[in-house]
Amino acid sequence: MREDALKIVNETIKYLLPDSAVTKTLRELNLSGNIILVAIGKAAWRMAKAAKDTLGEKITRGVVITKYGHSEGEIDDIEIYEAAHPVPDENTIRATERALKIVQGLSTQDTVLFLVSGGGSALFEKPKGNISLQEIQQITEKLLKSGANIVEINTIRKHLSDVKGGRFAQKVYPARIISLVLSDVLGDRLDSIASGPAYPDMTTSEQAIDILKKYNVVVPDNILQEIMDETPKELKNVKTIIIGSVKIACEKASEIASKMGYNSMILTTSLDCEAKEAGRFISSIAREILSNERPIKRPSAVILGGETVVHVKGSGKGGRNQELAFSAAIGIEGLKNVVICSVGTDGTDGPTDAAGGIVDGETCRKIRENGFDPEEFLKNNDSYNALRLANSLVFTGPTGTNVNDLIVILVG
Ligand SMILES: Nc1ncnc2c1ncn2[C@@H]1O[C@H](COP(=O)(O)OP(=O)(O)O)[C@@H](O)[C@H]1O
Ligand SMILES: O=C(O)[C@@H](CO)OP(=O)(O)O
Ligand SMILES: [Mg+2]
Repeated sequence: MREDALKIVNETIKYLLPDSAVTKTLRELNLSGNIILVAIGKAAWRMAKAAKDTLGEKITRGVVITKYGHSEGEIDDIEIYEAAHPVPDENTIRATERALKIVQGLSTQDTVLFLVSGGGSALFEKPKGNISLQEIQQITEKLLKSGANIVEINTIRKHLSDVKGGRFAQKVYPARIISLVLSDVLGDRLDSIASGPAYPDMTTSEQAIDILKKYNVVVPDNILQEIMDETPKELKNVKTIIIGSVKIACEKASEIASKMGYNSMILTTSLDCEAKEAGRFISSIAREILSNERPIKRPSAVILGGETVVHVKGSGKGGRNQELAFSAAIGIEGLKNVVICSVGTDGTDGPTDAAGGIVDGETCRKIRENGFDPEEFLKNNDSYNALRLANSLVFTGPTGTNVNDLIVILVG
């Protein structure tokens, strides 16, 4: 069953690679005139390559800004940059300056093709006013570890930035912007995906101040002033199309599981609680199927999608998916015929090289055999090392797509 779970996950990720989605959409749009490409996010390189292959000479120039290790070579007429994620660095600033340069002085005859995927917030940044990159880095670090969800984190990011929250679209005006978006924010909140550089911001300065207070993030007055300068709430020159999402991922995973002979169901596509609590809850679903054949008869495949959060308190290594899978392993210890797999569809879960974890009733036994107590690893947010001990890490490498996290529960 481990192989089945990995097959479902890998085939779903393959289906979600942005190349085909970008090509299909561009063919339908049938764009004409002078097109300038800007692509940001973890999937930016693949999306840009697919766009250039489809539109050819129509794209006269472009910039790709993706995460270190996520570009795959040259693309004609397109400048490729790599920068840091999830916290921006100097390369983010330099690459963004180049992107802003190539969209200067455009007319109504020009189109900016904006390819957006998750990770874009860290990769596309120009600090607002007199805010420094170091200040942006410090605030982002604190928020990422605070347990704040991505909508909250991006509410702050938008109010500290000169390109987020619709401000990029304002700089491009009067040219039009067509955004193709790979959604990695639950509920497909377009003003949150990559902090919505070309989308009207639905969040407010007041909400940003409240979030800083909620997570005890103290900022100096100069930054508070910048935050009070409200982001644009409407934009005249943008058209936005979602070309991939966690909902599409879960539907595909369920279809693949059914074809493999499992009774398959989607439980949710908006899982967003603390990762370790989600893991406990998911282990209870597996136990319920094993003992009472519900909510679905065996052989069962239960699919969940979403993006949990981790309130990192320990000094260990891990990611949302690894922590969720490991917490589930504790809840299914000793059970037979159960496999639970949780991966980040972008292929990198947390600041690690793993995409997630795959566990069964033996996982914890293997950790105990090595003389360790699984609970200690969980307390220290050290799921990476716990799962490594039990040979239960999933590695995919950067996948080129990014539509949140996918969880598969198989009960044979
Ligand atoms: N030791 C850890 N254990 C579990 N989660 C962690 C750990 N360290 C960081 N994280 C979580 O990893 C998240 C960043 O992971 P990443 O996969 O880069 O996010 P995304 O895929 O959304 O860009 C942070 O928000 C943080 O909550
Ligand atoms: O860039 C971002 O703002 C978020 C959401 O799109 O992506 P990630 O969580 O992968 O950093
Ligand atoms: Mg990730």
